[in-house]
Amino acid sequence: MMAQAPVEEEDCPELIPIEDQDQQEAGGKGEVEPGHSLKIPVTIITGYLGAGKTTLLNYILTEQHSKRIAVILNEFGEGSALEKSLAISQGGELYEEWLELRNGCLCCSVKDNGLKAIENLMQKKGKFDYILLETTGLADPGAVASMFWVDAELGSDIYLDGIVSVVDAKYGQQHLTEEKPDDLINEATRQVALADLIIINKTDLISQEELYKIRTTVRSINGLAKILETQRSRVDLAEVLDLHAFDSLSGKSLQKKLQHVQTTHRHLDKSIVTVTFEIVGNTTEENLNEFIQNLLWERSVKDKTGNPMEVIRLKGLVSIKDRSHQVIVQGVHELYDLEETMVNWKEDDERTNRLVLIGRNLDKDILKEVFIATMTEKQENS
Ligand SMILES: Nc1nc2c(ncn2[C@@H]2O[C@H](COP(=O)(O)OP(=O)(O)OP(=O)(O)O)[C@@H](O)[C@H]2O)c(=O)[nH]1
Repeated sequence: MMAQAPVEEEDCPELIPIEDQDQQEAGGKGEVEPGHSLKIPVTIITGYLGAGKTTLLNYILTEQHSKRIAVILNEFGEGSALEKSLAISQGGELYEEWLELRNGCLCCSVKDNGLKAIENLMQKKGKFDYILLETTGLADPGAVASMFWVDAELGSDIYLDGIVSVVDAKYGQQHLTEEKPDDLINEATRQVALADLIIINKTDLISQEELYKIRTTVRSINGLAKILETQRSRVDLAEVLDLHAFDSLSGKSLQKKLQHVQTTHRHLDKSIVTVTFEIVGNTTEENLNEFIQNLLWERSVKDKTGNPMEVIRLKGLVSIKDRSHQVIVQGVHELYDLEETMVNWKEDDERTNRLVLIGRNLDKDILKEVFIATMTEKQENS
């Protein structure tokens, strides 16, 4: 899969080995297998059409910083992304090749979802230590995020660091409350629901009251993500990069974070909400898998009116019987993963399972009941 046109091989610049120290600074995952370099983080930038994704990427590409970032711009959307990236590239020529910019960043514009560009980029390993991938305004970032879990070969070189969603302060309210025919979830809402960081951009165009309103709507959908407010997508890079939203490094901070997440409330009848719950005790891996699979795969967990619960994002810290370390649960749509953290349960710690779910038709009490039922079921029998 990584094999690419051998003709260009000769033109390829010599690979520069990545120093360990660089990696530490870049917040790399730190998993070094013999003969392998460290994994490169990928941040997915999503957001509705015109929200300010390209503005954010261009800001990062032109700003002076010490990071060597590779940016993949998606040219969907009347070519606006392309036009702006061309403004940065010299000469205004179309390019699909990787372009090296003055501040050490690499940039490439693609037509598809960026997977090919990443494969292509990996041939330049050593020239960058971070990847930013912009999805098209109408894309479901969950599908892109899933690629990193499903594609084992890709997963050995890179890891998903986080999903950043840019929301248009002026039109976001409209995008997020728009009801879709056939009971579908609209893209804007899905993008906010999946995000680990939400940037409410274009705050110059709205009043304080409007800002409060959009912030409340965003929070009502996603109770977990951090929210930033910007003009021209100007953010501190440290707030966007190295979120470690999906890996076990987040173990300790996740525990603190999950304690403060609140269940949110609907702003529309069929809207997306965040539900949190905590159940004291131990579960087993088998029982936990059953709970998650019933929820995500079988769709057999239903709300009071008989509608299946629909989970877009799932996060949790759980206690597995006979395991001394805390375990993280991560889910995006129907994909999920259990990963042991570095954090030990202490002797006098109360063993608990804390879960956060973002989705539709979620009922906290029913979820708790089902979790408890699955948790005790097979332990009692064994
Ligand atoms: N007033 C105002 N305009 C902004 C701001 N940020 C971006 N814009 C403008 O909004 C328009 C859309 O910005 P883009 O960055 O292209 O948005 P995008 O999300 O990449 O758009 P698509 O690629 O079409 O999905 C551009 O004309 C920007 O100049 C802001 O903070 N305030």
